[in-house]
Amino acid sequence: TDVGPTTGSGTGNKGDTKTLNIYEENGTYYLADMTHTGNIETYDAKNATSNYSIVTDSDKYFTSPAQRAAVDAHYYADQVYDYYKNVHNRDSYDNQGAPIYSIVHYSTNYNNAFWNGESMVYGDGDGVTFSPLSGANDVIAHELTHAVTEKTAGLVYENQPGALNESFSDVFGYFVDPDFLMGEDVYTPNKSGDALRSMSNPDLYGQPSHMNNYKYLPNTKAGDWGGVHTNSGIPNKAFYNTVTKLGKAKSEKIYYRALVYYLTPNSSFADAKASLVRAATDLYGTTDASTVANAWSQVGVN
Ligand SMILES: O=C(O)[C@H](CCc1ccccc1)CC1(C(=O)N[C@@H](Cc2c[nH]c3ccccc23)C(=O)O)CCCC1
Ligand SMILES: [Zn+2]
Repeated sequence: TDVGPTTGSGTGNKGDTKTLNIYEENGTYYLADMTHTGNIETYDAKNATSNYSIVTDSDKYFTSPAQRAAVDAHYYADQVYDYYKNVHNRDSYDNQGAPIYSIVHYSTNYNNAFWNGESMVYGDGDGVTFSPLSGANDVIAHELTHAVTEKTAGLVYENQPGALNESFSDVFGYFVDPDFLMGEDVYTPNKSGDALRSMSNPDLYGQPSHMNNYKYLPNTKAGDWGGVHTNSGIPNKAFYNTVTKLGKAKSEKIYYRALVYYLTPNSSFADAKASLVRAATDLYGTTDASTVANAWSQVGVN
């Protein structure tokens, strides 16, 4: 038996088969993609909330039920790494090839996922509100984009900058999974057609889509830090207005440029409009820039 990267496969949360970049060493196979910088390694919390162990198998087929969440987390982390590298020439979230860690089976029946500053962490859901959250590539893109935002604009996770932080994660979730729903693949597994959020119609899931309905919530944990997951509906709708006019290829360049070069930790919605208009002008000129400006005026950001 040799040592090094190899190709394996596994069964995902939906029972599908996915090809995986894995690593073998003396008859043990690891969910570790060491084929490029930004090594991708996937761990199992075994329903605890600390002490994770890397997912291994005695052969290159990760097909046990307990491995399904890890298979999707590993596969989609690779997909999102490839997106940032191939489309934006960004080598991992720090653009310096930082390793990408994922942890599955976090806690028990945990209906959420999060970026903890160095890893993406996924709950299994309770089977009613969510199925295992690694089962949706827009969720993986959302979480990894929090890491990109942290390393670039650094948008503070509260009030308007926090809602922008949230929106940029949903926006790059769209670029990886181009539909205007967020989390639809893992949300309410027993009900079809719904989602956690809608970017085309934020109001459908209780989010405002205009400044007139901006929700002033307390900047506390209970207030979701000023409603960052609520008020993101407004910039999300502005994104919908933009991408339906300019298309995906131009929009992803404009949004990436604004995030990396123009947005700053305390950027407001008005600052985001200005940043995106400036990025659009840099890249495509004043006509497209005015399309971006109008997209934000339509949601009440003047
Ligand atoms: O990354 C984020 O913004 C969310 C991270 C939430 C979190 C933050 C800190 C510690 C623990 C959890 C996770 C996601 C999210 O939007 N969560 C929302 C909605 C939500 C999911 N599960 C929930 C359970 C209860 C209430 C709300 C929720 C939230 O936490 O508000 C993003 C994509 C899917 C889940
Ligand atoms: Zn988020």
